[in-house]
Amino acid sequence: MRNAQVYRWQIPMDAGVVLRERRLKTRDGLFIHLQDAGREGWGEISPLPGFSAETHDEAQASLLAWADAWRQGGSPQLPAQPSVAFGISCALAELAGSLPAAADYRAAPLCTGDPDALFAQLSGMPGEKVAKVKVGLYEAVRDGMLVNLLLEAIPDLRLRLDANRAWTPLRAQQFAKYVNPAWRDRIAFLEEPCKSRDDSLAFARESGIAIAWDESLREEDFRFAAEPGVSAVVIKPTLTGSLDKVRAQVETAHRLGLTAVISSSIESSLGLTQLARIAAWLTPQTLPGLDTLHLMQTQLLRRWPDSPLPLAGVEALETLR
Ligand SMILES: O=C(O)CCC(=O)C1=CC=C[C@@H](O)[C@@H]1C(=O)O
Ligand SMILES: [Mg+2]
Repeated sequence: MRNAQVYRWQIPMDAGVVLRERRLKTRDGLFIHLQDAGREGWGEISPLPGFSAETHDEAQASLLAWADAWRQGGSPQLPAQPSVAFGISCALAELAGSLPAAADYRAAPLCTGDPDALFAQLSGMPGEKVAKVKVGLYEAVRDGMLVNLLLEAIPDLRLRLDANRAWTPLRAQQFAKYVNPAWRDRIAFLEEPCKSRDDSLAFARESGIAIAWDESLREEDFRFAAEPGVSAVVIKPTLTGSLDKVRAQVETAHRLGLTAVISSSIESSLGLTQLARIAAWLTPQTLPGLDTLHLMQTQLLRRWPDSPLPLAGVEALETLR
């Protein structure tokens, strides 16, 4: 007997989480729980406002329709919306036992600008020291100085930076000017420096700082390609689609010699632990970008090892059907 249960949930966020210039007070999402022949699988569907094209309500409508069809014994096609396709495909993979259980719970810590705090976080980290810093929110000069300070203070640190397309070519140049040339190769990559891909490519060529694509992956005319100055692609499965599509993108990136970084779309601990499993499975050589749980006030259903946040169970979810 098949059963498919859909749940809705809402998690309060830390006070200061700002996404695309709007404050994210709560994270809203859905879970699907599939049961069949004594096996089960969970999946998370949580479109990210400002990043996902589909809304929560649109995702919910197609998830419920898919669940109805599946419950009746069919193999309905995955819905087209990326968040829905991803969540359902994770639940199906758990059910089929095809999503390996081993996980990579290391995550490149997100640094807020305090080198002492980062130093403390990194000193407990086994293996390579990699951290991620958001740039582009303040003056480019301030960003440049912070990056210099971190690289100077922690000699074996490598940084991932993310400008979310905030810079004009001039601002990007100002930033680069402040980063000590001897340390530029310790910037593993800078995600999306400028508004256009051409400006970002020109920045990489001129500054010698490697860049990575993130937002670009969602553009209609984007193609995976090996280009001078591009070292990585950031793959956010909730914004990408089914597990098959995520796997195909990782394989394409690897074939082109690019690093593929599995990254969070601010999922709950359930989705985040699945991303840690996907990263261990598909990108075992690369530290995933999953340090976002601390932005939330609680975990749901599955615990992220060592997180001090309280864990809420099924009773905290709203049952839809
Ligand atoms: O990639 C990571 O290391 C963590 C996730 C992360 O940085 C992001 C998640 C979701 C939205 C963005 O603000 C941001 C990003 O742009 O990559
Ligand atoms: Mg990014």
